[in-house]
Amino acid sequence: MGPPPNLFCFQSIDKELAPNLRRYVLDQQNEALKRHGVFRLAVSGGSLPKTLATALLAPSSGEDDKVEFPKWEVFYADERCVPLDHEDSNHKVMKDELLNKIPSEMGQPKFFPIDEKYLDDEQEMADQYEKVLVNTFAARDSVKLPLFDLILLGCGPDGHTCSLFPDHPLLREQDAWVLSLRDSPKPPPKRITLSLPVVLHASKIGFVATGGGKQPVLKKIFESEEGSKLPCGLVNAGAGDKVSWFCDSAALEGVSFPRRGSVM
Ligand SMILES: O=C1O[C@H](COP(=O)(O)O)[C@@H](O)[C@H](O)[C@H]1O
Repeated sequence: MGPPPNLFCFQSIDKELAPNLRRYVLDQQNEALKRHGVFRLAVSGGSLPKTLATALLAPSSGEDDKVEFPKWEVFYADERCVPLDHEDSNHKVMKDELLNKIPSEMGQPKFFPIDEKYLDDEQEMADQYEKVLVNTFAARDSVKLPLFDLILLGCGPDGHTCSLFPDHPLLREQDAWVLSLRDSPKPPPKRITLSLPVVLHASKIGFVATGGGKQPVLKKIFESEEGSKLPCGLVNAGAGDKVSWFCDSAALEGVSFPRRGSVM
C-alpha cells in the first residue's frame, strides 16, 4: 500500500480549508519557481474550481503568499468532449469560477484547454492533448512521463478521479499519457483524461473532497480493502505521502483514518 496520504480535515471550507489549500498550492508554486521558473499544474473540474478560487483569490499576506499567475501553466487532469462554452466543460467551470475573476493586476495563468477541432473524435482529442504535453514537458522519447509540479484532483461519489472510473479498463493503461473514453458512467460519456501513471508521477497530488455526499466513499477509500482499489484509492496506494487530502468535517464524519493538523 505504501505510506499513507496526508489527510487534513477542516470545519469550514471558506475559513479553514481554503486558506490551507492556498498555503499548500503556494508552497508547490514557490518550490517549482525555484526549480525551473514555471509552475506546471493540472486541475480537475467538478466542485474543485470553486474551492480553488476561494483559496487563490484571497488577499496576499506577504511575499511567500503571492499567487504568481503569469508563471503558471495550467492543464486539465480531465475534460469532457464538449464545446468550451458548454455547461459540462471543465474549462468553462474553471473560467467562470476562477479565470474571469482574477483581478487584472494579478495577471493571467497560461491555460491549456482542449482543441474544439477534435470534438467529434475523442481518441484524436486525447492524442492532440498528449502532443500539447509532449511540447511542454519534452519529447516523448526523452522523458518517460510528464512531471507536473502539482495535480489537483476531485473525488466522485463512486471513487472516480480525473475521468478514471472504478473497474474501467483505462486504469490498466501504462503507456499513453492521455486517454479517451466514450463510456463514462457519469455524463457526458465522451471524455479525455490523464492516465494513472501520469497522475502518480506528479511531484505532489492534492485531493479536495467536501460535503456529506462524499462521506460514504471516503470511508470506503480510507478504511477498506475494496476502497483501496477504487481510482482514488489507487492514487493513495501508488503515490503515498506525495498525496494530500483536503476535506471538510462533513465529508469525513465517522472516518477514523489518522488526520493531520493544518498545513500552516
Ligand atoms: O466528472 C468529474 O467528476 C470529478 C469529481 O467531481 P465532483 O463534482 O464530485 O467534485 C471531477 O474531479 C472531474 O474533473 C470531473 O470531470
